[in-house]
Amino acid sequence: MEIFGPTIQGEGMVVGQKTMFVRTAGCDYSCSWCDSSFTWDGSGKHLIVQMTAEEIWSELKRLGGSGFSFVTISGGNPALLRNLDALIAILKENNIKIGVETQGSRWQEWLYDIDELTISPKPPSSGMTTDFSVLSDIFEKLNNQNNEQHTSLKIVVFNQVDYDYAKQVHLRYPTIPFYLQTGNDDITTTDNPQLISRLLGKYQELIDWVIEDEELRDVKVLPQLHALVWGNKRGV
Ligand SMILES: C[S@@+](CC[C@H](N)C(=O)[O-])C[C@H]1O[C@@H](n2cnc3c(N)ncnc32)[C@H](O)[C@@H]1O
Ligand SMILES: Nc1nc2[nH]cc(C(=O)O)c2c(=O)[nH]1
Ligand code: SF4
Ligand SMILES: [Mg+2]
Repeated sequence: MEIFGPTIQGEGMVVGQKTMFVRTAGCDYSCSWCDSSFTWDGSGKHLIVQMTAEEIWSELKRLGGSGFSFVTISGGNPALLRNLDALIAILKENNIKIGVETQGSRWQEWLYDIDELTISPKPPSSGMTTDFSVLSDIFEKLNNQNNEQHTSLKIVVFNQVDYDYAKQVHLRYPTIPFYLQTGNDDITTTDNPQLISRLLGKYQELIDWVIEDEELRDVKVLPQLHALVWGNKRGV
């Protein structure tokens, strides 16, 4: 649905990493606050292009030249697409490191081949319900693989109920590197100074909760860095 970059990864375990993005269409969720809802709510239908893996690779090179070594695949939910294996094979052949963003609701065999895999289960404010049997199954598969791959959990927090949910997830999977991310509750504004100051306030609030919480120790707290730099701009 979108191919863009080079930019920086604004979220999670490899925040700051120079990367290209490939964004797939379609999601099995419909989060109330989704900042990429055009991938699944019909509003971005005209942007959907069926592409072969070779065509995606050509477009990445057209945009990024030889100036990138990392590609992040997001969506929508990229884990809906079994055939992404062909793209992943091409990226590997070309020594490109691969990141994936998914919510942990679906398994694909190619998840074994992702260098930096972010699993982002959704808290109550999203309106979605986590199927913990699917999530546990994903972690079990990845754990048995035991290779060079890195997996992390990243949970977006909008309120205290979300925070409690995030803690429960962390306690369930204590060995998975755990990230909390500030929720953006104004995903349409173009008033960047106002949005940025609001998001920084929310980030500060989330940090304060963690500082005061003796039960939550091994955690990293991050904002969406791209939102602080570019606001709600798409394709960055
Ligand atoms: C758009 S999603 C696409 C990948 C996948 N469907 C998922 O949710 O993980 C990419 C990341 O953006 C996060 N996200 C979406 N809307 C957000 C918002 N309003 N504020 C903060 N993070 C948001 C998601 O939680 C997810 O971690
Ligand atoms: N710069 C930048 N970083 C991101 N990290 C996750 C993103 C996403 O939408 O999945 C994203 C995005 O859209 N842009
Ligand atoms: S799972 Fe991801 S892409 Fe799907 S609706 Fe939620 S935030 Fe948006
Ligand atoms: Mg995004």
